[in-house]
Amino acid sequence: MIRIDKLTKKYKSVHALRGVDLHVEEGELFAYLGPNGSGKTTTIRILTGLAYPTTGDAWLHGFHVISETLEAKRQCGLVPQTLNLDHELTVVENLNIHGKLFHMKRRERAARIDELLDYVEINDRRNSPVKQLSGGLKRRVMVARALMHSPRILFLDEPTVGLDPTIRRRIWSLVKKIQQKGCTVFLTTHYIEEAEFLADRVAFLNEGTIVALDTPRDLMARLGSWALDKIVDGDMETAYFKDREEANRHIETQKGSFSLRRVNLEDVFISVTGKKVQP
Ligand SMILES: Nc1ncnc2c1ncn2[C@@H]1O[C@H](COP(=O)(O)OP(=O)(O)OP(=O)(O)O)[C@@H](O)[C@H]1O
Repeated sequence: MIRIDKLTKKYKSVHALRGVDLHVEEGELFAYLGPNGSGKTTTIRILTGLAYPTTGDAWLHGFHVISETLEAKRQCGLVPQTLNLDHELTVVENLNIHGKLFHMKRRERAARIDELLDYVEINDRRNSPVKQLSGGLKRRVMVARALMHSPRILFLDEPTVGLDPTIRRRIWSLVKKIQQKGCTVFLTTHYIEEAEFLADRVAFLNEGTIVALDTPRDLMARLGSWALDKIVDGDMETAYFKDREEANRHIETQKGSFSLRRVNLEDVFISVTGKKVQP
């Protein structure tokens, strides 16, 4: 369970977070979305003990991220945006170091590594140096490393960036599997369909403030069910309709080319942030 209370973060003149309040339930798969620079990574850095807030509080399973930082860190695992494995070391060696940092005993580490390498389906590469692995395999090693100390919350900061669609979908299956084991998952991504597919609830952050929060289905329903895209003076304009009949009545009045489709979460992103999605 994650609780965030009136969190702000200021870097000199930049207000990265302007008062974020959030409650993520135990076992929930929660997506935290927003344009570049909206404050997603800053939030994760504060929650995982890598940065201090300017004001406000946050707790992971009841442990305060500042005053009980060690206990709070034990509650969570982090898969950061950048690949930060030791590339000269093997897969097993990378996981082993993480286990040592969390004071896991040798036998406990060995058993957990075997379990996790099966879990993320990379056991056949266990003794390969990380530098020989593809981007998708490296991500899976990073997920395994983050799960090494059996955290109750997993933070994933853009876990599929730069991966091809097939590999991204394998990571999605893995994330679902992790949630099904009871872990709370807090995910940021620029692939909005990833959040639409995976998340129980989604928060949209814009300029350091949460501007919308709900289930993907209810967020989309606020706009309607159907969307009509049309190019007007070189810009894409989208109109939303509550049902197909209403959209059809509108189409009869239109000239030029347009396309009708189902409303998706990307429409919500654009409508609440006023910005286009930039992967
Ligand atoms: N260490 C830092 N020093 C100064 N400014 C920073 C620092 N880290 C982040 N910022 C600024 O804080 C704001 C929020 O950044 P943050 O990285 O949290 O956004 P983000 O939503 O994760 O962006 P992205 O989607 O591009 O990863 C941005 O304006 C960013 O430039």
